[in-house]
Amino acid sequence: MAAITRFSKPSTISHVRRCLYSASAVVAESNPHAPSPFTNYKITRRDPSERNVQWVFLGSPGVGKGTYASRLSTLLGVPHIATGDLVREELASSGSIAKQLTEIVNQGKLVSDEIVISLLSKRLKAGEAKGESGFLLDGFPRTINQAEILEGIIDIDLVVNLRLPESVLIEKCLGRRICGQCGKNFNVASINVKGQNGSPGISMAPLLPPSSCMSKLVTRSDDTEEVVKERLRIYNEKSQPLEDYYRNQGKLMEFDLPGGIPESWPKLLEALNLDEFDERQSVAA
Ligand SMILES: Nc1ncnc2c1ncn2[C@@H]1O[C@H](COP(=O)(O)OP(=O)(O)O)[C@@H](O)[C@H]1O
Repeated sequence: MAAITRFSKPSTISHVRRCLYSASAVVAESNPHAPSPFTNYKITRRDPSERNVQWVFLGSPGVGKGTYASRLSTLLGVPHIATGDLVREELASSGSIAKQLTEIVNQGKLVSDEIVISLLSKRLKAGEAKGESGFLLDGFPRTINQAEILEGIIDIDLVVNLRLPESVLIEKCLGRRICGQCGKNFNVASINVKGQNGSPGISMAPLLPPSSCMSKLVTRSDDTEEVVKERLRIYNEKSQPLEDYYRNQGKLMEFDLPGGIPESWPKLLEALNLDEFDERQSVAA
């Protein structure tokens, strides 16, 4: 059985319903000597009842943070903000830092806090201008330093830590494909890992694209075996300490994925106390 900690703190259905958005971020006066872009990005902390959810997704590369955060973002009506996507958008641009970033990302290393925070603050400001409410953060924070900077400017209600065995993570990363045209993510890996030392086995069917995307599939340049292993090493070194950081704050919800999306999604909703919310949304649709 998957180990699920049922979360009963702020993420209840009533909390989600109560979450009314009020734009909270304002850009402070420009200061050319500011050490970090967030220093200029002042946010008024709002009571959770006056805004939408502000959650963080933690988990190793390939665990499925993007998949589950994206589904929850549709369900809850909050933006899914993935710093990996922001970095890749920057790579695809002709901006001055693109070349420097390509090298770092293709080695599986972390981009500097300054760059990633600048990209995130730009994204948050653009969302604010559009009247966005709350967020699901995926891929940020990735270090204790980033977590401390984030804590200095905004409240995080809940941190969802998704977990899978390392052998599954590597297979999943190597099977990842993106449609070069529509940008959707797929996975061609068929995973069947036997249970060991009392831990359950895991099976995941491939997530295949429709025929219209089939000939346009591309693999991320950082999804080679060597780079994936380096990203996992860096995750264990730099990002795993975040688990204790948020556990000590009573915000961490651990979730061992029991399998692919069909098995994991209902259980994740249950752990988040969102299962009834999902049913009501489906009936209303
Ligand atoms: N918070 C962050 N801090 C530093 N680098 C980041 C951050 N988020 C993303 N990146 C960079 O973007 C790359 C891709 O990120 P992401 O798509 O989240 O990949 P994954 O979770 O599969 O490793 C990372 O390997 C890293 O170079």
